Order: sequence, then C-alpha cells, then structure tokens
Amino acid sequence: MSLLSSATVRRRAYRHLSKRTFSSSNRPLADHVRLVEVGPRDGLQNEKQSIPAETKTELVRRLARTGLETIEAGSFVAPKWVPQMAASDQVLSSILSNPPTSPHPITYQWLLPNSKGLDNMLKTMNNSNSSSGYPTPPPSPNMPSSSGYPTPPPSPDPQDSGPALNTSSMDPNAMSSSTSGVDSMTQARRTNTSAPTQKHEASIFLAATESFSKKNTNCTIQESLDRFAPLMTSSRAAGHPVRAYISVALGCPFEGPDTNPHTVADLAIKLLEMGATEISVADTTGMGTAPTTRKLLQTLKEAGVLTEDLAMHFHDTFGQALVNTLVSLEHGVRTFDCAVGGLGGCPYSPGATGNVATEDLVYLMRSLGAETGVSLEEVSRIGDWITGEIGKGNGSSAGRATMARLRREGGS
Ligand SMILES: CC(C)(COP(=O)([O-])OP(=O)([O-])OC[C@H]1O[C@@H](n2cnc3c(N)ncnc32)[C@H](O)[C@@H]1OP(=O)([O-])[O-])[C@@H](O)C(=O)NCCC(=O)NCCSC(=O)C[C@@](C)(O)CC(=O)[O-]
Repeated sequence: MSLLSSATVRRRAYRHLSKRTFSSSNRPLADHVRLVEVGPRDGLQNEKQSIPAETKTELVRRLARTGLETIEAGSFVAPKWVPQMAASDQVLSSILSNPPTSPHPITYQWLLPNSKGLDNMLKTMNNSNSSSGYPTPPPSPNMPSSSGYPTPPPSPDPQDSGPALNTSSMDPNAMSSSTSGVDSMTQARRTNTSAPTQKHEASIFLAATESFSKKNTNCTIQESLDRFAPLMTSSRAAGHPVRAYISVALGCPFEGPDTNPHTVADLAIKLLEMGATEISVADTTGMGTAPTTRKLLQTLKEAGVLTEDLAMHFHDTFGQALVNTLVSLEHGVRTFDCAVGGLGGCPYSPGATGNVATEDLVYLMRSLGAETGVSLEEVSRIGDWITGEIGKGNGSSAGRATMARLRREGGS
C-alpha cells in the first residue's frame, strides 16, 4: 500500500463522515469503560498443545458470569493455519444449545478471515438452531441499527475527553471483597435471574503492513478489503454486525516499529465505510509506546475517526500496555480488548506475547474511578484456573496479587 499523505486521508475522512450509515451501538458513558474479553480466541490460539473444546467452553462459561458483556469466543479460520481454533464450532454450538449463565446479555464475537469462515459460522448456527430451538436471527436489511441490538446509551459529553482521573490516595486493593469489582449497578443487574439473551458478531482482521498481511492471511491489504466487502454485507444481512481489527498498527514484526499512522487511519475509514461497527486498533507486537500511541490516536482523530468507533487492543510484550491504555483513555477511548491471565499471542507475530490482562485493566480502571462492571475477584480466579489448565504462568500482576489476597483471606 502506498504511503498516503495526510491531506488524502483527511479527504477520505470527510467522505466517511458525510456517508456514515452506521451507528455506534456500544457507545459508552463517560465514566464507563467497556472491556472486550479476547482470551478464548486470541488468548488460546497460539498455544501449542491442543486444548480440549470442553476447556474452551468452560472458559467462556466462567467469563460470562463475571460482568463482562463482550467475549470473543473463537475463530473460523483455516485449521491448517491455526489448528488450535479448529473446535470453535463446538464452542459455538455449546453456547447456543446451552446458553452460559450471565447477569446480563452477552455479545459473542467470532473471528473470520474470509467468506468461508462466515459460511462455517452460519452453518454451525443453523445446525444448533435445528437441534436446540435457539431462535433463528431475523434477516435484516444491511443496516446494523435494525439488527436487534439495544438502543445505545446516551452519548457522552463531546467535550469530555476522559474520565476524571482519581488522584486520591485510595488504594483500590483495600476495598472489601464484598463490594470490590462489582458496582451497585452490576449487583442490581445480577438480581435479574430471567434467561439472558445472547448476540453474535463477526470480527474480521487485516493488517497495516503488506508483510504482515501476507504472513497472516496470504493476501495483500487490498485483497483483504476485497474479501471483506461481501463478507460484511452477508454477515450484516444475517443479523450479525461486524467488528474489524487493524493489526500491526503500532509496529510490525517484519517491517519494524514505524507503521505509518496514516495507513491505519485510511484503513479505519474504509472499514467504517464498509459497515464495521467498531475498529479495534491492534498493537500486535506490543512495540507501541506512549508517544507512538498518542501520535496514532491523534492521526485517527485528524482523519475524522471518532473515538467511540475505536477499541484499543494492546499486547504487553514490552510492558507498555497499561501506559498505552492510559494514553488512550486520556484521548477519549472507552473500549479495550484484554485477555484473562494475560494469555495470548498471534501465531504469525514471532516473539509477541500476551494481551494486556483483563485483571490488570479492571484494577487500573477501578483506581481511576472508571466503571467496567467486571468483578476483579472473579476474573482473577478464572485467570488462575485457565493458566493452570494449560500449564502457563499467570501473566497478570493484579490477578496474582488478588489471588494471594483471596488465599490469605481463605476465599479463593
Ligand atoms: C485467510 C486464509 C484462509 C488464507 O489461506 P490460504 O491458504 O491462502 O487459503 P485458501 O483459500 O487457498 O484455502 C486453503 C485451505 O484452507 C481452507 N480454508 C480457507 N478458509 C477457511 C476457513 N475460514 N475455515 C476453514 N477452512 C478454510 C480451504 O478450504 C482450503 O482447504 P483444502 O482445500 O486445502 O483442504 C488463512 O491465511 C487463514 O486462515 N489465516 C488466519 C490466520 C489467523 O487466524 N491468524 C491469527 C488471528 S489474527 C490475530 O491474532 C491478530 C488479532 C486479530 O488478534 C489482532 C492483533 O493483535 O493484531
């Protein structure tokens, strides 16, 4: 892809804003941060030893009880490329036929590389529908707003660029375990025992560099866009909104740390124009730093990409994920991807390690006075359990500290 001038990107952004037909269904309140749990997919896909489908399903079931509202539960990619995800159809079938218990509706996301992936996802859904009585999603015209999604909450004050940071000396770890991690709103929602509904979304992915695009999906960036146009139309028509990742946005394992932010902005606009409901900007390699994250977010803003259409997806390879999260929060981003226990890594990004840990993000947000609705104790128990199941060290500092406290208190 040619390097685009900022003027070209700005022109495209103007087009994108004037042609905007999508709505941001996940628009968060100013003091609410939405966490997208990617542990069952991004967290497990790179594990070498085969993990039983039952373990993956159990992970999703446990996560569904924590207050998380969005869980990426698997992928429908070529098994030759990522064998670990081959049982995602079993995970999906299980979720449909025996819905996980959760305090509120959950959106499950499924990563797709092409239309074959979408066909396989829809086939699994249809098979499960006929055997489980799960209602077939209504066909919808190509408008995400008519796909049965709830009305978005009131939009934040446009002047508000971030939650008021909590500068008090309160130690969030000192909260009593009876209230910590779950606010009164979440507690109230938990009293609702009626059967929760579930939604399913597709997530697609392309790269901001040609080298990574080739390695990860065996095609150029333009070929990715060409592949995704019909996939997105079909997915939305079947009632499944589409989220889009842009990988290697802050550094590429093959081309180095200087990914062109204008390329990222241009791709974000194209994907939004094609109907993506959200762009997850991914620091696949964890090379991002506070200055490069700030520069990327500034470039996206100047190009006309709204913060409510963005999620940030940080890997913690160089220990910068929380710093970059803070920079993003200050910039106004309110959606972050994470993986319990700090699991994760991309099979086609050599050397890259796990995603930022869910437990660490919950702890950070709580310290800043931003609400996630997620229980720190519950996700810490899950991080402890799943890393033990797959024989890995627990990659979450907040998770390890919380487990140590729970064990001291006899409540693990
Ligand atoms: C895109 C392809 C398929 C191209 O791979 P290809 O080899 O060029 O595809 P093909 O069309 O030539 O097909 C090859 C074989 O795969 C089959 N096939 C083809 N598609 C599918 C499918 N969907 N599901 C099941 N099977 C499929 C197809 O039927 C055929 O089977 P055969 O005839 O040889 O038996 C491949 O490169 C691929 O699957 N890549 C996915 C790689 C991947 O999953 N990477 C990790 C996820 S991305 C990531 O982790 C980054 C992210 C999202 O987390 C954000 C970040 O941090 O950056």
